[in-house]
Amino acid sequence: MNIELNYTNIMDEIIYEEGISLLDFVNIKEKINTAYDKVMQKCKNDELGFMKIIYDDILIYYELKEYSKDFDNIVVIGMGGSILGTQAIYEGVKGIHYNDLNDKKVYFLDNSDPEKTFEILNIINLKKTLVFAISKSGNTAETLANFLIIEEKLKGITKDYKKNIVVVANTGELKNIADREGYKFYRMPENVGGRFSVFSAVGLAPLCCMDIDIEALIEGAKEMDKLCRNKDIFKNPALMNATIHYIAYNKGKTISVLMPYIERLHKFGLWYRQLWAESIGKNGIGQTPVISLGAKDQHSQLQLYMDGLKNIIITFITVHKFKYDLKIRSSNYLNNRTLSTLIHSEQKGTEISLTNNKIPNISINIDELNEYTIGKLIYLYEMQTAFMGELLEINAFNQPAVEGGKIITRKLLEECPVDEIKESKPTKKYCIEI
Ligand SMILES: O=P(O)(O)OC[C@H]1O[C@H](O)[C@H](O)[C@@H](O)[C@@H]1O
Repeated sequence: MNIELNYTNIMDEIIYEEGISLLDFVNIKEKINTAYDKVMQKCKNDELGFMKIIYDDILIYYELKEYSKDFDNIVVIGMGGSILGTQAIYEGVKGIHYNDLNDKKVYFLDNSDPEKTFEILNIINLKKTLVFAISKSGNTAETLANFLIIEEKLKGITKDYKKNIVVVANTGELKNIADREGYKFYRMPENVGGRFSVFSAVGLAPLCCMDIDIEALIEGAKEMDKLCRNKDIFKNPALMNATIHYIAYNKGKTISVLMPYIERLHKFGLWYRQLWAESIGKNGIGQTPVISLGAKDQHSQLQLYMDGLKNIIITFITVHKFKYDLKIRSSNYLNNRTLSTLIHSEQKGTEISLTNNKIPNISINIDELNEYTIGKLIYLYEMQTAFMGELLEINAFNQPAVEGGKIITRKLLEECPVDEIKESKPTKKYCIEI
């Protein structure tokens, strides 16, 4: 059960106009060492809480796990870093059809789409549902909106509604509501950024109620932490992968494609997308994360990756052992092959053709996808992001640019009469009405 990083087309001795070679590393040796030292110094200064929380006591969640056994459903309400990590781990371990295969149903309310909220509330018996409302700021509109709708419904169907609600918030309106109503609640350390918070109560509180082995999850993160505290780049996968992406970025690779060849890692891709975009998209700098799923997106995006702008670097994630497999009977080359052999061959074929086409690509190979290895994978990317921020000399831990849209939204909601917002069109902009 291990993660290894193979650098296809990266560590070759070839130096060519698109490639990356050892010489590129030698040229920035001091910069790499400085980036490593700065991350470790920030950790010592207690600025990087995500590197500390994996050593916190997790026994506090075992009472919640027992408590959750009385419920048939779990609903998690949150946005961004308050829900994407939990979804990535839940789906990464349990798969995408868990609800169809098990009595306990798990739903994620991660948007302000009225149809999604309505349909989930229509499926579940709210009285038998444990609801997690998660928001570090406690003021995220979508989270508050969904929570207030569910809270009102619960108040209408049971006087014991307080038993159905767990809040994870440090401050803001959600924390005030939890204090006023006396809801069960958990905090997260202030020095842990939202998109780095899945190993805090943000993820561990709901996950321990979803039959996820949070002990194995944290063990995986700790194992990866040992590797990432090694100054030798050739023994530190996060520092190495950050450096590869940094060198690639400086060679014009402004798009980072993550391409797992297993459906269970699609939500992990969405978590990575926020982590990478929001952490390094600063001051006119940024490497756009794109999520592709193998093998199916070979049929939708590979033409662009192979023959379009040479502005991408691709990371394949391959899982060697699937939970199940199926044999193919056929008169052609597929005969007596299994689906796992097919998808592994497709990944290898894509990797080799991209390499032949001088598209830099990296492989992360996971023996078996479970709590331990997804814990390693998530922590790997958290550390890679921290190192990348230092290499790019930007602050990887804030997101100042997202506030503008929220202020305008709030103004609209406060000032515009209800029915006008739907009609209001942004001026000076081409609109297509369908
Ligand atoms: O956890 P919350 O305070 O609700 O924030 C949820 C998300 O929304 C914010 O706008 C930020 O873009 C994200 O970094 C954050 O994870």
